[in-house]
Amino acid sequence: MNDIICAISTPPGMGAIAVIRLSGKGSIAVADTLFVSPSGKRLADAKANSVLFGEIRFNNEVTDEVLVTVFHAPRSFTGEESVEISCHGSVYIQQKIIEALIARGVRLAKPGEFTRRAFGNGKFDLSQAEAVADLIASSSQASHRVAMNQMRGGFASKLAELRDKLLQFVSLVELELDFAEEDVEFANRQKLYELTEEIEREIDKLARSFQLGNAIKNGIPVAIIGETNAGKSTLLNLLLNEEKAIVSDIHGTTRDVIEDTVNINGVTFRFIDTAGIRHTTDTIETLGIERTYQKIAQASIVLWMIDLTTPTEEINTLAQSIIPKLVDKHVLLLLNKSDLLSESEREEKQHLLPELKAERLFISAKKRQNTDQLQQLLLKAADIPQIGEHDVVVTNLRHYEALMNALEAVRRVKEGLDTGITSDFISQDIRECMFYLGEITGQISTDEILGNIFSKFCIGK
Ligand SMILES: Nc1nc2c(c(=O)[nH]1)N(C=O)[C@@H](CNc1ccc(C(=O)N[C@@H](CCC(=O)O)C(=O)O)cc1)CN2
Ligand SMILES: Nc1nc2c(ncn2[C@@H]2O[C@H](COP(=O)(O)OP(=O)(O)OP(=O)(O)O)[C@@H](O)[C@H]2O)c(=O)[nH]1
Ligand SMILES: [K+]
Ligand SMILES: [Mg+2]
Repeated sequence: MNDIICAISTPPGMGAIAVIRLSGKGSIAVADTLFVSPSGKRLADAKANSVLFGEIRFNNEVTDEVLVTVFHAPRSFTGEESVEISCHGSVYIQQKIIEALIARGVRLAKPGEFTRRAFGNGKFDLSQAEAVADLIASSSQASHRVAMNQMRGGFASKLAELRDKLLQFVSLVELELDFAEEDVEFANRQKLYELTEEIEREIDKLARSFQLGNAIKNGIPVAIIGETNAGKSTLLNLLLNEEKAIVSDIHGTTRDVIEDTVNINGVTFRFIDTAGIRHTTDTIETLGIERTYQKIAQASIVLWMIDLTTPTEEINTLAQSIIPKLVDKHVLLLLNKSDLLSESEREEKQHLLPELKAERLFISAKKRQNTDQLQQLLLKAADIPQIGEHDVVVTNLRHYEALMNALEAVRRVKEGLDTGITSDFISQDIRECMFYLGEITGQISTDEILGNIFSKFCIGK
């Protein structure tokens, strides 16, 4: 049986009110030993989900005046008997109450332990528990909406639906196995094939949504690249509104990747400043430039910066090593330091790199010129679709990996039906597909996986 755990669920040392949570059988009796109500009410007699006003007394001292909420199993967040004490936000008061609870044999909760218990008691599935953490971390409307939908079971019910279909499917196939001698076919192969295709389409759609989900959760990756001294770090600082990267007139100042996110009109971008590309014999700088190429590969948008004072031939030479890396990327060519050019010089540079299909914008990162236009172009390039309340968008790498495994398994089922392999192999592949979907919901889980997931939660959650 679970012991009683406690934690301060509100941020340390902040706010007027703090909430201390207790969960586990016996929580109410423990809290009652500290609680004195002016009208003599006891927590033990309180109705389920009710709030009582009173004092906390410990070591012959009135520690605080509080509100106490009483939950009876299974009608609580964790599904266990629980108590919440809302006290004043003083660090001293919170410490004293925790101390009093520990003196009565309650122990401190580990990170995410309340949520883990709720999961263990079937309050929600694993994908919903993970959504709680995403919800807490959400910083834009899109990430909030995706997490909220997942927490309320959008993804969970989609997966349950798929699992039901697979279960139906596998039962038919396994029924054939029982009658193997008679060589019967309960499952119409054509129908099975259509069902497999439908399941494959649905899993594939979920897996594909991960690119969007990842962009929503972690920001759309935007790599800022170009020759040394093009002004990449100056631009990064401008976009982030913070002196995050070192700027200097020394070529090769940035050697490692520097990145951070910023919200522009409700869309989260992850800007990635990189080491300037040039020929160098410096080992560390060379490693940095290798990373630049990796970041280009991971980005969906590339801001290619050019220093307009660099001779055109030099730009053309550099372009030969950059252009091949930009396939499938949304590229914006930023013609920087335009403050140093006259109108006619700009006219001349307008058509740099004619072979590159990219939007171009004259800017001055240093003088902050044309940055509004740059933001507009970024928003256009981001092209985040409107997410409806019921759209399922996968945001979690663990879920994505499980979906990819499920996809592989369902494709083997399809192949098997195509080539007419025996039912036992087909059933094995269907079961495998179900296994991977079950990993997402937590029907299939190990202590290690659960520990890993819940340890990333805050204490008190
Ligand atoms: N003070 C406080 N605020 C909080 C939480 C909490 O645990 N405590 N939450 C924690 O995340 C969130 C609210 N989520 C909750 C979800 C379910 C139950 C609960 O007691 N459910 C019962 C009873 C429902 C009912 O009355 O019908 C149940 O599901 O059986 C409580 C909080 C956000 N705010
Ligand atoms: N006149 C002018 N100078 C600029 C502009 N943008 C950047 N600079 C200057 O150019 C120099 C290089 O800027 P950085 O931002 O360090 O360039 P970088 O591309 O990050 O350089 P590396 O990290 O070395 O690759 C600095 O002296 C900046 O002040 C601009 O728009 N106009
Ligand atoms: K520099
Ligand atoms: Mg730099």
